[in-house]
Amino acid sequence: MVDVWQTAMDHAVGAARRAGQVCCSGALIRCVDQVVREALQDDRKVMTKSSSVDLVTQTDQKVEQLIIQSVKEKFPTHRFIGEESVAAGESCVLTDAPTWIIDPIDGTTNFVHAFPFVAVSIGFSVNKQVEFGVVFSCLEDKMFTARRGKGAFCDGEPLQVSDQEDIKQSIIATEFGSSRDPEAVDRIFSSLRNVLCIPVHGVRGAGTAAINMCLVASGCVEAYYEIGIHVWDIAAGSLIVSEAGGVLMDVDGKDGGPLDLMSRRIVAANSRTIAERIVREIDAFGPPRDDEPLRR
Ligand SMILES: Nc1ncnc2c1ncn2[C@@H]1O[C@H](CO)[C@@H](O)[C@H]1OP(=O)(O)O
Ligand SMILES: [Mg+2]
Ligand SMILES: [Mg+2]
Repeated sequence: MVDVWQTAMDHAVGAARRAGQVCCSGALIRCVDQVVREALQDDRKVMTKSSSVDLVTQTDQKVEQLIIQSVKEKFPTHRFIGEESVAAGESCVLTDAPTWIIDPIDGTTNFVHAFPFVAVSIGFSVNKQVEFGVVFSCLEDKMFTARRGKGAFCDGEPLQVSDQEDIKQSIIATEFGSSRDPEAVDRIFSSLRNVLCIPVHGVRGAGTAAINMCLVASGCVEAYYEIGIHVWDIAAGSLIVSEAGGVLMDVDGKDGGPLDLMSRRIVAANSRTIAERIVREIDAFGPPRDDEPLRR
């Protein structure tokens, strides 16, 4: 059967690779520090968004425009939700229309500090369902892809989540978020303390939601959870995790409830057992939704 979205997915892979090359000056594997500094040569102006630690650079904006322009030429009727377009005032509502959900640089703080994990994330949804996801980890030069119903891959090799069912034998990924309000930080620390003291083998964070999810899909960590992420951080990664055999959930009640891309909360895990255990340990606060009109 003809896959109607395959051309769009091929386009996304090309666009993500080109975007990644802009981020990393085309020289991907060399001295990472030097590579990122080269990219920063014409990009020294670091600006802030929702808080003093929520960073954006001209490269974020340039890369998002590059992707959107190239898609518009090929798919003029498609819609977009892009991190930097939303920051500039565009709406952030997921409709049934074919929609490209773009995070031009996931891990801008890493990018600015030359911490070597930076990704371009492109998800594509139709009828509010993610059809394909592409995450290009540009400094590692790894292309993660997933097509709904057809599996998840890294550079063409199939991905499979870890088969570890015991959370006490697991590594869990999470992040500290971009709020430095002491009360908000206390809530994050209290969840982290509960998870760490299960006890688990370790807690890690790559500094990018998209790469954290690819680590779940690759079986390197058993789960990733975070409250406060946005739809562009997780759209592509969520399909990569589920197509690698993982589970996705929100953090409501005992069983988490189904993932809602706009709720700004996610648990992505190798198994339902581990995902539900994390849901039980974390503080289920609800930040303003991505599709809440007055959130900014
Ligand atoms: N100071 C910060 N620390 C970690 N993540 C941050 C952050 N500020 C923004 N984020 C965003 O939150 C996501 C989850 O932690 C990250 O992938 C990152 O996406 P960004 O780089 O695209 O803004
Ligand atoms: Mg992001
Ligand atoms: Mg970003």
